Amino acid sequence: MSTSNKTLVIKVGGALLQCEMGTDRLMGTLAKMIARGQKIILVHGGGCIVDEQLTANGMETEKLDGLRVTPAEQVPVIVGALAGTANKLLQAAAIKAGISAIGMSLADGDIVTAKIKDKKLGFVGEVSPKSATYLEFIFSQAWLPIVSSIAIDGSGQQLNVNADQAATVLAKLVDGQLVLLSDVSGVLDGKGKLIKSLNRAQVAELTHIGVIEKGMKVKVEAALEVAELMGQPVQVASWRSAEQLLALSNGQSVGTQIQPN
Ligand SMILES: Nc1ncnc2c1ncn2[C@@H]1O[C@H](COP(=O)(O)OP(=O)(O)O)[C@@H](O)[C@H]1O
Ligand SMILES: CC(=O)N[C@@H](CCC(=O)OP(=O)(O)O)C(=O)O
Repeated sequence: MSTSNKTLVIKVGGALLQCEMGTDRLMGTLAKMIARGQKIILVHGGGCIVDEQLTANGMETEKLDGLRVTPAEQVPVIVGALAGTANKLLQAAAIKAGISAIGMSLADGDIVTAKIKDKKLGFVGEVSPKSATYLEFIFSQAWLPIVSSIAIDGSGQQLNVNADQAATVLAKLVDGQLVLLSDVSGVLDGKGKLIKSLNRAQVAELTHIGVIEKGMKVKVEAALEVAELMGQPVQVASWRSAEQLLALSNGQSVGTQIQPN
């Protein structure tokens, strides 16, 4: 099992949290990688848990281009679902796998600055990298930071950040290698077949014809941004596949490679 000097920033989508086998398998893989000295930041979503908890509270949800419109009255439910339920579910699985895990959010340790993204989305945040000091301390202890995508702006307002976008910002902060793990094996073509490699022009074409849409559109755009900024491919792969996790832990390419050019 190889160890990269670069910090691996691994983002997992919310569907993982509803699959105990998937969570256990992922944490088992991460435990081995950490034991080898690999620095990892685990960023998580939890869109499906948010959906469940909004419904349980009699609230409707609306998405614009894959982003959840977040009115003031939904903020406590969304913060509870992501920074509470989802974060602690993953932290519990990490501890069960023998990992010393720090459950945290984007609001901890000055890691990012946050602002409202676009008024029409309500309390949705846009974050920028600020300080890696807190994360470096966590790595110095060989701990695993597990980060929910809740941020707080300078006025103390809690903000809901898309978790793929949160992961891109943390990858930029630590100059890390970004891997976006979802419930699909990667970006699929119109016939459901895995596309091994994509650049911006190909993404634009597939988005134009509606093959890449919704959550995958946000994900691929986030991946393109990091790939182009850092001049290295970003992987979009599956947490469901044991083979992909093994390949990932061996430093191999998995899923779809989003290319810098
Ligand atoms: N071309 C595509 N290839 C794969 N998935 C796609 C594609 N277009 C849309 N999707 C949808 O995007 C979903 C992944 O995005 P999202 O639900 O945001 O995942 P996550 O919660 O894991 O971040 C897939 O489950 C699928 O429904
Ligand atoms: C603004 C926005 O859309 N926030 C997302 C945050 C969670 C997320 O991104 O979860 P997945 O990775 O599981 O999709 C949401 O409220 O669903």
